Amino acid sequence: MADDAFPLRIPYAQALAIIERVAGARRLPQEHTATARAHGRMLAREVVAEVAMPAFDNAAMDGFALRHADLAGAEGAGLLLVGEQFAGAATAAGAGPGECVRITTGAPLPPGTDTVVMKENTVVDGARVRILEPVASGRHVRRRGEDVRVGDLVASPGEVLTPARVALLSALGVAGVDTVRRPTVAVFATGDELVEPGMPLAHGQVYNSNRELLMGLLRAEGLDPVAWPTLPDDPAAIESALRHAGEAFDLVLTCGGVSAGEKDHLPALLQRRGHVYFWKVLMRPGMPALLADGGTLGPALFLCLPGNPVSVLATFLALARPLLDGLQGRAPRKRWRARLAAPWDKRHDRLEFLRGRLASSEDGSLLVEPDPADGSHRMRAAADADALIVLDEGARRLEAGDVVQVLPY
Ligand SMILES: Nc1nc2c(c(=O)[nH]1)N[C@H]1C(S)=C(S)[C@@H](COP(=O)(O)OP(=O)(O)OC[C@H]3O[C@@H](n4cnc5c(N)ncnc54)[C@H](O)[C@@H]3O)O[C@H]1N2
Ligand code: MOO
Repeated sequence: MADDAFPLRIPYAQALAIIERVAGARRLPQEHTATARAHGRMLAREVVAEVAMPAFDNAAMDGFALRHADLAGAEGAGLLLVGEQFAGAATAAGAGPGECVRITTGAPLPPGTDTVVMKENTVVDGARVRILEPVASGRHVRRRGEDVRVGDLVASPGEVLTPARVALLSALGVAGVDTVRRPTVAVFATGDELVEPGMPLAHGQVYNSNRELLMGLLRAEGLDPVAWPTLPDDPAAIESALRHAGEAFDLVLTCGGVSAGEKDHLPALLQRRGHVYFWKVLMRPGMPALLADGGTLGPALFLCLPGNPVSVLATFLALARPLLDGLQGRAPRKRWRARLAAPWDKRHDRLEFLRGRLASSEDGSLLVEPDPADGSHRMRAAADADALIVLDEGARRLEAGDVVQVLPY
């Protein structure tokens, strides 16, 4: 094997292993981020609760705080109202035997009380409160630490900071977290045939759709990608633009010009100036994908996706997303499975990423309906679908009801 030889036409699992290794070696640095600005980011360091939640026993309802033991026999005369306790106020005096305190939701439970009765189930008669319905001891009281105890692990490295996680951290008073720096990504579309929407279309030209596809997919990952003007099929122009982006970004994502045609300049350029990790993955669609180190084009990683629009979607989800996850040290994603809603005949031995529509069956299981429009130019089928159906290399005839892996998008 020559020194410049690289894996060519490799199984998808091998491509994924290379992606994990390359991304792992380029793990992005940590940075301290205000919790309020950490939405969607990857956590770099665990967060341990320094306070309990709730921080104090408090009322879950508006009503009266009382001692449950007093209720037996208090039906007639009721309890003596001795004070009030509102949320946000310091704890008022407590209640002694036969006494109760007016309370609002979230207010600290007054000393001596152990139960809250809803306002609707009481009658106030002067200074006395009668309880209309029996109530269990401890009812409508939210206990200190019942949700989070001091020292609990409340967020782990590799976890995405979802709105609910950010809210939990905020509830615990965590004002800043260590996150992984977000990868910067430059997006390129290449091809002499490409025209921007809003411009007239001559015969032989096509509107550029891949750029918006990639920009949208990247934004859905919480990233802030930069799109370059469309590149012509001109080796010098491509080299110059990629050299520029190769210095300035963590990842350069290109689409088109990576296959075997006379105008497909990317493979030769990256072999000459960079270091190719692999070219061509035994998947369908998306086979011509190429991953390379920028070399003299700059320190960026280069992931070159094929031009066919559905191939861009499939290779983004199957290759680019694992690469971005690896760069950020993201914990493994959930794997989703569904039952095929219709049979499918697979006629090749590449791994297939077929388009399908998810639905829920009567019995609550997930179904996926494969779309027969499986050409890699059939963007309408991809837009009408909402998941890629992953069909193993060895699969051939699949029956309705067979369980398959799906990648929702
Ligand atoms: N002899 C061979 N021909 C092809 C092979 C092969 O291995 N040997 N692979 C096929 C496969 S599979 C794919 S996928 C395509 C990928 O080719 P490229 O990556 O070089 O992509 P292009 O040729 O530049 O474009 C393919 C197709 O997609 C359209 N396109 C490109 N960019 C955009 C864009 N930004 N927006 C919308 N549409 C775009 C382009 O017009 C072409 O129709 O190659 C096969 N051929
Ligand atoms: O591998 Mo290509 O993406 O099928 O058209």
